[in-house]
Amino acid sequence: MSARKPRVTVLGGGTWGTTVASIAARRTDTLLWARDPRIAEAVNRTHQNPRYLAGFDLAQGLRATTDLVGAVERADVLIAGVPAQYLRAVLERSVDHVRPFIPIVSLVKGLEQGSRKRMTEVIGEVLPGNPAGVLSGPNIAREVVQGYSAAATLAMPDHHSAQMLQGVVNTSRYRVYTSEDVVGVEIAGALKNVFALAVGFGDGLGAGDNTRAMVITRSLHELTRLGVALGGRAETFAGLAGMGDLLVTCISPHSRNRYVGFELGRGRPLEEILASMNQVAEGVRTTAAVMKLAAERGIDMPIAREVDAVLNHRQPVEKTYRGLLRATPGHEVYGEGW
Ligand SMILES: NC(=O)c1ccc[n+]([C@@H]2O[C@H](COP(=O)([O-])OP(=O)(O)OC[C@H]3O[C@@H](n4cnc5c(N)ncnc54)[C@H](O)[C@@H]3O)[C@@H](O)[C@H]2O)c1
Ligand SMILES: O=P(O)(O)OC[C@H](O)CO
Repeated sequence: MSARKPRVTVLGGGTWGTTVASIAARRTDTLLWARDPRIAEAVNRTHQNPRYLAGFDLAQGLRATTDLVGAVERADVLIAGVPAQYLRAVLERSVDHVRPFIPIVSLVKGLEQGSRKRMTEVIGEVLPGNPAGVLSGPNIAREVVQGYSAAATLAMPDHHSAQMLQGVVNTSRYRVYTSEDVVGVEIAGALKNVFALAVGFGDGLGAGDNTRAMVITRSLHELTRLGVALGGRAETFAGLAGMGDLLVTCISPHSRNRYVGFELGRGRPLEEILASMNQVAEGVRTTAAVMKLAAERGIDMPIAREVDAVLNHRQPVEKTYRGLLRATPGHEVYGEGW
């Protein structure tokens, strides 16, 4: 790569893609690709994204486009902020135009339904010559875009590209740590959404703070066991992308995944909740993939199983905790189950 600062293209003009693009635009030449021309036009003219981040000012230097080919052709670094179920299709449209060897960073916290693949695996299949990594952590977009302090982990297969990319997204208020544990950071980000749904169930049903703490803590146990079985490092799950993100997603009133769980707990049908939202809650479609991965690895995931039962098998939410409470607890650290 030349001595000039890398040109960044962010794919996905939703809440988080826009936020990360705004951060990068303060450091280097950054272009946001949005599907919706109204978003691209608003970013260029008003420096705001009225659909996803209404009222929040973005970096003045950020530019946006709907031209996918032009956006990827110019990029020294691609950052992917398109939800998990759509990323493959967007990359396939870009495949002949992405420059060889440039790094690709996923912001996505979900698994592809059907294939059960992580997003760096999807990137590796579509663009096998490009190193792929992930940026993930406790990052509620509306707080980051307002400049509240936050941190995340940037995992790349090699330390050199992690350090180069750190220079693109790290600021005094958005602290980006580096890691080589791509699998661990990515799995942590996808799984925490499933457990935020479980915490939302309890909150919607009127459970107490002790219950919430119990579910979060046992969720971390479950998340770590599957993550390690899939090749992640145990210490990653105790860090920002693991415990940190699980915590914020399970307690923040701004979390979409917790919101879906909460509304289910209050008795609203899933279809109605999803139809009323204009944003993605990745856990809804990731849960079935998680259950299949767990079954393949022989990992018991009782909390995730209850979420799957409610989302995909029409189990009434109020039965969730009753089902869990029937099980006798085993050893806290080495035990398999709930
Ligand atoms: N919002 C946050 O606070 C936050 C923080 C960290 C990570 N993330 C992750 O970032 C990813 C993107 O989430 P978001 O919050 O920016 O999304 P969002 O819900 O704000 O916006 C939806 C996005 O999906 C795109 N989209 C919808 N249908 C599409 C299709 N058919 N093809 C292509 N694109 C389509 C929209 O254009 C838009 O960019 C998710 O994996 C999410 O978990 C979000
Ligand atoms: O709003 P959610 O539930 O998608 O969570 C947003 C971020 O992933 C929190 O780190």
